[in-house]
Amino acid sequence: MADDGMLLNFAVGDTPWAPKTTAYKGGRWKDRLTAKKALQYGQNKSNPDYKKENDSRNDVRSGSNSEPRPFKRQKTDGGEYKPTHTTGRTGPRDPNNAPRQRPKEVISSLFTYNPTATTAPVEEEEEVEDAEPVQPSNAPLSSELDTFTSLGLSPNVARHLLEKMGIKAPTAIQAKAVAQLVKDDSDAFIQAETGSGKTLAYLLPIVQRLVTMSETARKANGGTGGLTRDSGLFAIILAPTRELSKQISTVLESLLGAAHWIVAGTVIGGEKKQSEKARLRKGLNILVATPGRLVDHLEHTERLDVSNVRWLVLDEGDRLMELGFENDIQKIVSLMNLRMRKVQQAPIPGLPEKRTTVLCSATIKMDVERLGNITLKEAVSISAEKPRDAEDAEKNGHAFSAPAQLKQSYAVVPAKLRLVTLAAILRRAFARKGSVMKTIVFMSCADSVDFHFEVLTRGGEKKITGSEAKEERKKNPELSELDKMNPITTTAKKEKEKELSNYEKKLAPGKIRQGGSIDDQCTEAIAPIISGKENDVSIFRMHGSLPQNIRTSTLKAFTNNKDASVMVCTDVASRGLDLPNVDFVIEYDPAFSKDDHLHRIGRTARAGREGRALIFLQPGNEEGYVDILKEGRRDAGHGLTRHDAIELLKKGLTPTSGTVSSGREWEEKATDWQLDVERWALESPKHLEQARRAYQSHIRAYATHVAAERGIFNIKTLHLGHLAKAFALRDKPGSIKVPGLRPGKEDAKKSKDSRHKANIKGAKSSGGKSSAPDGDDAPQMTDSQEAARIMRAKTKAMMGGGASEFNLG
Ligand SMILES: Nc1ncnc2c1ncn2[C@@H]1O[C@H](COP(=O)(O)OP(=O)(O)OP(=O)(O)O)[C@@H](O)[C@H]1O
Repeated sequence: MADDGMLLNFAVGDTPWAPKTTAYKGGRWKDRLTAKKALQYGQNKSNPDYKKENDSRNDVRSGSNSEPRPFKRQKTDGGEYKPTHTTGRTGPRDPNNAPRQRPKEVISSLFTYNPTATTAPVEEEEEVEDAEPVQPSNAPLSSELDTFTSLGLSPNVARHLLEKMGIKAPTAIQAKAVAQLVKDDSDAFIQAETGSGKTLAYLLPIVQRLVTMSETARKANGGTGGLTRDSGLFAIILAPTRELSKQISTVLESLLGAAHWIVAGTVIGGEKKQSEKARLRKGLNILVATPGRLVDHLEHTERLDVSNVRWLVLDEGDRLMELGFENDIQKIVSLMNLRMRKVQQAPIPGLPEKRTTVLCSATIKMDVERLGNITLKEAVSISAEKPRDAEDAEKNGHAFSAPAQLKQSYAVVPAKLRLVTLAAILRRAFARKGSVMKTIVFMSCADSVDFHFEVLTRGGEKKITGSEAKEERKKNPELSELDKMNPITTTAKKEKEKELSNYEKKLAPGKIRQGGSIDDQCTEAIAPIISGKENDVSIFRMHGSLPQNIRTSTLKAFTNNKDASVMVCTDVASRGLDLPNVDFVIEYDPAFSKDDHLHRIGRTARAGREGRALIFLQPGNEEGYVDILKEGRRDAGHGLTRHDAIELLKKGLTPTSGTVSSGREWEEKATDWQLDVERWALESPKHLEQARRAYQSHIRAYATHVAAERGIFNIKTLHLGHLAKAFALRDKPGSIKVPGLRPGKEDAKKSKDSRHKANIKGAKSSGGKSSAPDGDDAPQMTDSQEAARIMRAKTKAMMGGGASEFNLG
């Protein structure tokens, strides 16, 4: 068309990208001013200094020395201000060209409009710090009378414990459990605080009973032919996570040094089923398993004979009875009952007639006679703790305690300050080399773990994990060629080896990744923000959505790491894990139930050692959690320390030495770091999506606190805008919506099996009981869509169908 042609032929001057100098006329003065500023922005954009200035002008800071704002802001709910016309990052947009559909940004100050705390600082804080050190409550007994042999263990086993495992005396729970279970076949509840040695409390009597059985069999056979791996499977130990199963298996293996003929093995999800089948075919006497995988083998591995099983241990029994596992446990018990009845063969000498079921946990309720389909007949309660007084127990239900020597504190931190406060706490914790070795930070969901891992390791070197090195090695054709070269001593092979040795070195676990960018598999990296000049701090990430081989190698790398390190993780690491040298636990997101909280903080202060734990609470309702924290303490909360965000920021971000301090640097640093993270998130679509996904999943997870604690963690009282800032987001909460599955979950979705579907059905019908959205072998972790559906349903029910308001879709 003629008109089009004319338009196309308009002269644009010598510099085609120069802004027009048109004077704006007509319209409202505000519009003209806006257009003029937009024009200036366009001209200044090419000036490198402009970005900095512009950012600092737009970044709202606290204090009276804030720069004047460049354009009118519109007041929104809660007293926050938001720009009326921003695009892209922080500058005003050209009203002529800007795309209208882009979401508006909210750039708020960290230090304004934060809600005030309702709890007052604890006055006795100083006194508490100076108080006498508390006697550890989970340490080995010190009386000379408390020996393993006096409890009924054979001298051989007791010697092995001392000489090979460095265990001299039993802990209180071991003393009680061993004495009971070596002589009696009653079912039992073993309840004792975290880190008190419950694993050996049930393993020692089982091993001792098998040793005795073998001696009996040998005597019956005239001095020959004790038990062998072919004699049968006598004990099964179930644990909720693969990591815990592996850990139990490691302790068992080391104990079996005292009785080499007893053979133990594991069947846990995430490993090759064929090699597990082969192991079962060879014959095992003790099996450590996760419930789902055991059901699988019971249904499909003929060689797995459970007719002789006489000890069934449910480690973390209360967790195993929760959402997702109950169906599997029911199946296991029914199949064992059925096969035990069918067996006709002559019993092995010394084999007990009935099966003993043992439930073990720091938080098991010992008055429950029936758990799911498991009936505990005349179960004996074995506890190391003195019963709390009756009135207290009635009022608070079952009150379990944290180890007495654990130093506990809580930090009242407004939503907006959460991220900077976490960074400040970690910075301070690792400021002095050697003061803190290992820290665990618990978060509510895998997305949040991934996001915080990336934020804290921004600009840091990424490391190679063990399994990655293996995988990488497999992919390199030259290395696999090398493996095939035969015989080993050929000169060609030697030359090839030399040539490739540099490549191999680069691949060693813990080495710095080449290329620098984080990919989905990276689980270890240096955290510049919390590292000192001479103190590199590594961060690890861990959650149930990572492939099993990565999980295993990450845990191994964290365990073996001799330097300062932090593991950011979900509850997948909260139960039972015994990680050495963990001296600090941070609950960045409070646990889903008070029992889970005790398990989390129990990753430190184990076996009589010291430890610290800190929980983040938001001002307002969440401060009600302090009463729950007090419940978990023997001193009625006197030793509980309170911190607030400003104090923690000052401590973490004030320069320690060498510089003259104005006393306000911490505020500047906090603001600068926060804004820097926000820009970093905006600059990359990947990071932005990660932040949004983390925010969204965090809110979903928040809605799943147990019913009894929902008054404290009430999703309706969450300030979603403030919370978004803690995820480095400038989006309005209503516009944050990330569709689809998290990256890497598509494959997991395809491979889901019907057993998990059945579990979910069971979970739905079990109703009411909340669960962490990241367990192991549990449906939530293997099928995130289904999990999201369950959570959505729960959230909807809770909020009267208002889920869309919170973008839970
Ligand atoms: N008698 C003992 N003397 C010294 N150390 C011990 C003794 N028994 C166990 N330990 C050590 O105590 C630590 C905690 O043991 P374990 O993991 O069995 O505790 P737990 O009670 O099962 O904890 P959780 O409830 O967290 O699972 C381990 O490192 C273990 O080696």
